[in-house]
Amino acid sequence: MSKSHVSERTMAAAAVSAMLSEHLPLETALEQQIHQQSGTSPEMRGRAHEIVVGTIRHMALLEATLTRFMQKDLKAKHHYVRAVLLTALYQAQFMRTPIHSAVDEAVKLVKQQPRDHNLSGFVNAVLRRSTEVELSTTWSAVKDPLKRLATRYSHPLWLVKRWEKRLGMEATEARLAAANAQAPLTLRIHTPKVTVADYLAAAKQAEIEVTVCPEAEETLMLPQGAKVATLPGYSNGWFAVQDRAAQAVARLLAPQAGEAILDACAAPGGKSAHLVALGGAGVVITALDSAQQRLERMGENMARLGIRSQVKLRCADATQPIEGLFDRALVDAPCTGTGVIRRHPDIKWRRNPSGLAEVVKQQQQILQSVAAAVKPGGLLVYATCSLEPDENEQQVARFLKEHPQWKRLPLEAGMAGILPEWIDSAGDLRTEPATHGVDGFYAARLIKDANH
Ligand SMILES: C[S@@+](CC[C@H](N)C(=O)[O-])C[C@H]1O[C@@H](n2cnc3c(N)ncnc32)[C@H](O)[C@@H]1O
Repeated sequence: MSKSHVSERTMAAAAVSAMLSEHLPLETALEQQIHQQSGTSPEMRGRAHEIVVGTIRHMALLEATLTRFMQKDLKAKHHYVRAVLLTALYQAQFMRTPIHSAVDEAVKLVKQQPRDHNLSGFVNAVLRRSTEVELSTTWSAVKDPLKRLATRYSHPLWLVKRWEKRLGMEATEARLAAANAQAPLTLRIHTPKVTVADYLAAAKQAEIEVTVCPEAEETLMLPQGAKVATLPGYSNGWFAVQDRAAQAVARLLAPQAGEAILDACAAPGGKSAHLVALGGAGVVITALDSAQQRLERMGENMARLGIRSQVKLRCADATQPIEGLFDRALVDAPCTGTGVIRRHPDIKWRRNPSGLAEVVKQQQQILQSVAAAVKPGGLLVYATCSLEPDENEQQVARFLKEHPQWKRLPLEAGMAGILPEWIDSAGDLRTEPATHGVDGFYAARLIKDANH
């Protein structure tokens, strides 16, 4: 076995272990490992990323399969052993890693840990048996239909129950399957920097297959995927990576040069950058975010796209009164993120019903204070990447009821950059990964009475 092979498995197991014990987000846990390991190559980091994402995506199914072959429970303090078992089983079951290689490597990793080395025989026995079974035998043995879905598609039961109550079994299963699928790589060509025609020519020359999306010529999909930093024009700021539904949101605000524009929850800046591209050279965005570190990353992103001077970064809490008055405001609210689980599978394990209630309250406060900072006759777009009605239409309905000076401005079929099937019966944007193949987003356009 090559040295690099050992390291990517070590990195993956250590990252999953940190997620289990410290409840770290997936990307943070991986970044920590990358910093701790010296001499890792981009390829090795890419493979470690693949193992961690896949393990977290299928975690409940892997866990249930391992449990079938455990004579005794693994104590919580053995989170590293648990992580080694999960990542090894993922590799054997989903990545076609030869069983003997996955098992031997796992045993070796556990033996190297002074605290866990006496569990190496246990790891060997459990993995030998669990790598040999069909995973379908794990979920098909679960009698309760909702628990069976939760096991098969590795989602928390509370979320499966919640979705089933609203959608029924069939649509819930489709949603769960879509949440486990690989999300496509989509770009927004940053047209202030390069024309779409020139970008397509550069991609052709680099022999990269691209598809122009039907809603907008600047929205390109790369069906084969790619390493983003190696794509043409990355360091020149020719494109931003952004899902099709996320791109639809900024289009709803339609900023105009000379107007005061607010992006109230702006970092890392995907939509602010798009607003600059839509508004043209004269547009200036006030970009607020309460997380300083995320704003710093946003500053780097804006610099890469060459629009640093058009985006004024401000670290502020948007639940509090906002300085200034704006013609148009975007609230891309903090949310549960249930519409983007296919991109961030750790989301499903990091949320719970009380967290949902908290985020709904926070969204309500942000919406109110941003609304107060919009001029009479001004426009507000409220958006989330959540599929939960509490965060979406119910949030907007409550706001409209309590603020009679605001009205919904329904989207119209035929709007530039928006597919008609993305517009729901109330005139809001609503996308669903299972039916539209894009991330799950919600957005409502709200307009303030000119006399208030
Ligand atoms: C969905 S993300 C925004 C994504 C961003 N609009 C983009 O397109 O790249 C939500 C953001 O809200 C920020 N946030 C959370 N609570 C906030 C608050 N009270 N005030 C301002 N920003 C907040 C988070 O730090 C996070 O960056």
